[in-house]
Amino acid sequence: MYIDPGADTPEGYAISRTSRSLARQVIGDRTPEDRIRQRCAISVGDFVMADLVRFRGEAIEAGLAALERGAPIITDIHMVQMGIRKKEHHSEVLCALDYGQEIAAARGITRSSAGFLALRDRLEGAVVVIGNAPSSLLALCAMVREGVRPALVIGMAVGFVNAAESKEELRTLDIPSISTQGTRGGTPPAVAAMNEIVTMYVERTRER
Ligand SMILES: C/C1=C2N=C(/C=C3N=C(/C(C)=C4\N[C@@](C)([C@@H]5N=C1[C@](C)(CCC(=O)O)[C@H]5CC(=O)O)[C@@](C)(CC(=O)O)[C@@H]4CCC(=O)O)[C@@](C)(CC(=O)O)[C@@H]\3CCC(=O)O)C(C)(C)[C@@H]/2CCC(=O)O
Repeated sequence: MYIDPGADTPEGYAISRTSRSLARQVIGDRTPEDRIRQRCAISVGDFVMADLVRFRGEAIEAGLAALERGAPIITDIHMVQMGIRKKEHHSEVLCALDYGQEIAAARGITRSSAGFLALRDRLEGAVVVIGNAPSSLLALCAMVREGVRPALVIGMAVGFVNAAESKEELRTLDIPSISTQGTRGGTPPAVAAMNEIVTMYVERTRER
C-alpha cells in the first residue's frame, strides 16, 4: 500500500498518491532507486530531475541501516534541516550552520563548510544531506579522503560555482552516495531523497 507519512489528511493523501502515480508511469517503479527518482522529480515538478540522480554503493540500504541505529542526520543549511521528516525515527537532525562560526570567522571560509569541519567527530556513521552549499560538500569529501566515514552522503549541491565539481568529487569516493549530475540539485530534491528513505524505514517498522 502507498504511504506518505507527510500527507496525513484525506485531501493531502489523495494529491500525493496522484502525483506519485504520474511519476511511476513516466519514471518506472521497478526498484527502490526508482522511488527516490520519483520523489526528487516530484519535488521540483520536472521529470528531467529523475535522469540526473546518481547512486553509488548500496546507498538506500546504508541509509536504512543508519536510521535503524538512530545515527545523526547532518545537513548543510536550515532549509534542508526543516524539510527532513522528524517523526517515526530516532535520528537527531543537525544543521552545520549552527556550528563552527569561529572557524569561519578565523579562516574566512563559508559558514556551511566551517560547520562540517566543526562536526568532524559526529560524521562517523552519520547520514549527511547537502542540498545547497558546494563548498561544504568539497570540505566533506576532503575529510572522507582523510578517513572520515559517513554512512551515506546525499550530495545535491546546486549552482554555477563548484556545484557540479563537488558532486563529481563525491562520486569518486568509495562511500555510499546519492547525488545529482551537473549544476542542478537544491534543497527540494535533497530533502525528497532523504524523506523517501525515511518513508521506506517507516514501512519496515510498521510491518514489524
Ligand atoms: C554561494 C552560496 C549559494 N547559495 C545558493 C542558493 C541559495 N542559497 C539560498 C540561501 C537562503 C542561503 N544560502 C547560504 C547557504 C549561502 N549561500 C551561498 C554561501 C555564501 C556559500 C555556500 C557555498 O558556496 O558553498 C552560503 C553561506 C555560507 O557561508 O555557507 C545561506 C546560509 C546564506 C544566508 O542567507 O545566511 C542561506 C541558507 C539559509 C538556511 O540555513 O536555510 C537561496 C534560498 C537563495 C537566496 O539566497 O535567497 C538558494 C537556495 C538553494 C537551495 O535549493 O538550497 C547558490 C546559488 C547555489 C550559491 C552556491 C553556488 C553558486 O553557484 O554560487
